[in-house]
Amino acid sequence: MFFGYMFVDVMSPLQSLVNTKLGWSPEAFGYYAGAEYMLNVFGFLILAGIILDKMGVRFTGTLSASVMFIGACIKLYAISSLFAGSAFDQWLSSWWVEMPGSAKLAAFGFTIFGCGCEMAGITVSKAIAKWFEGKEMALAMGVEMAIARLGVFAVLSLSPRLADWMGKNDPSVVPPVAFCTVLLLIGLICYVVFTFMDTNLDKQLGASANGEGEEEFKLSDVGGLFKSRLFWIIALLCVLYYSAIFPFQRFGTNMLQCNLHISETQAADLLRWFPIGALCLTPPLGYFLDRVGRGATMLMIGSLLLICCHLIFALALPAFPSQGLALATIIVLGISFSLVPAALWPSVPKVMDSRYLGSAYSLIFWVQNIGLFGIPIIFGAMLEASNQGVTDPTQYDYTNPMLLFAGLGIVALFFAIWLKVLDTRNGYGLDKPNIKSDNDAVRLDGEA
Ligand SMILES: NCCCC[C@H](N)C(=O)NCC(=O)O
Repeated sequence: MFFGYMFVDVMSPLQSLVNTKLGWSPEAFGYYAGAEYMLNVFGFLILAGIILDKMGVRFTGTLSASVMFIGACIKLYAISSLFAGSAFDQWLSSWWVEMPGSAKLAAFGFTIFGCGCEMAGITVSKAIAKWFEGKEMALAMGVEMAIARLGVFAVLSLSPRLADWMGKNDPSVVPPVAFCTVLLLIGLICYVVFTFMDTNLDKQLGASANGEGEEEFKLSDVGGLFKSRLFWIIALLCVLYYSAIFPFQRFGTNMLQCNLHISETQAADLLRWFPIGALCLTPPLGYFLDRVGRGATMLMIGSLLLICCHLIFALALPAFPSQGLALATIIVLGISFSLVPAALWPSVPKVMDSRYLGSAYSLIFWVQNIGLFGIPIIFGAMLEASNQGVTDPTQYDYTNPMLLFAGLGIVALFFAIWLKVLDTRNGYGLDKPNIKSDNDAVRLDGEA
């Protein structure tokens, strides 16, 4: 996940470079960013969850890491000089001309990568639930997410510098993307090593061949999930919250550059503190959740902080362009980004049965991916509409698109409050500690 998250954001700090070097407009960049989730939205994630529940974590993890690597290679080719000016490039550029050929092919590669990355995300969550059931599961998930955030921090730091590899006068998008593609191959090898460890665990536990529990997964379980109110509240909270987080990560560098009138590298250096806040706090919050609980409360506080931060970016930063204010807001947003993921993902095994946990995660990811796919496109279009006639990509006005993020946070807060009310009323155990809650949490089977 470390290398996967690096690849996801490798182009995020290079928005103005891809604009000048590859000719991608903000709208084209928005389409490219949303492409990561396209096939997932059109059903691949649902299939991925079924594959996971049927085939187990070893097969699905190896498959997903391979798919990520293949997608990365396609994207690397799309932005390389091998592709530029080729007959394929000319043909791809000849239709839907707002989207250059390189952007179309890179978006296609990113779509393939995105299928692998999200499939890997649900596989890792299920693997952690399997390895840490009844133990420090939230801490383990927190550490996994912290490692992923470290990847974002690393790539925001490295990407602009790797782009200057050939000298500051001739920056290029290719070195950072090539570097992260090689890392994905290393990640695939690491997962293959893990499959041997997981086989050993199964031998120790005397579990079935694919490592899942005795109860068989049934396709009807997926239908049951859709009928659950609890599932929908968690999924909608997830999509609204994350739609104001990951797309922000992609556009944040340019937003800071435009508001603070600083270079791309300086802006990326500021933004990288966002995943660092999350990196430092997610594991301790997971530890707290395992022992003390308060998951539902953490979801509410995290959503509230998100709203405050995006309102500051939208309204206060353009009026008071201070790097101190930007940094403080980024750190608070990082705290929010620890509270919600630390509480959200370990809550799922508390309320859903392990035999369809893969499908539960995949359906939540699926709903989330609809937002992650659509919001960057809407955001890019709003940015373009708010900046008619602005040709310099460092002079954009980000007020309206940032208000969109704040609006998403407000609706997310509503769902977090609803979840807290239901938890208090029905005793799902979301506010209870993980380690002790196994016996008294009400699972979805009980609710439906
Ligand atoms: N590709 C980056 C987005 C990952 C989305 C993924 N479905 C997810 O929500 N992961 C959990 C997290 O908090 O990162």
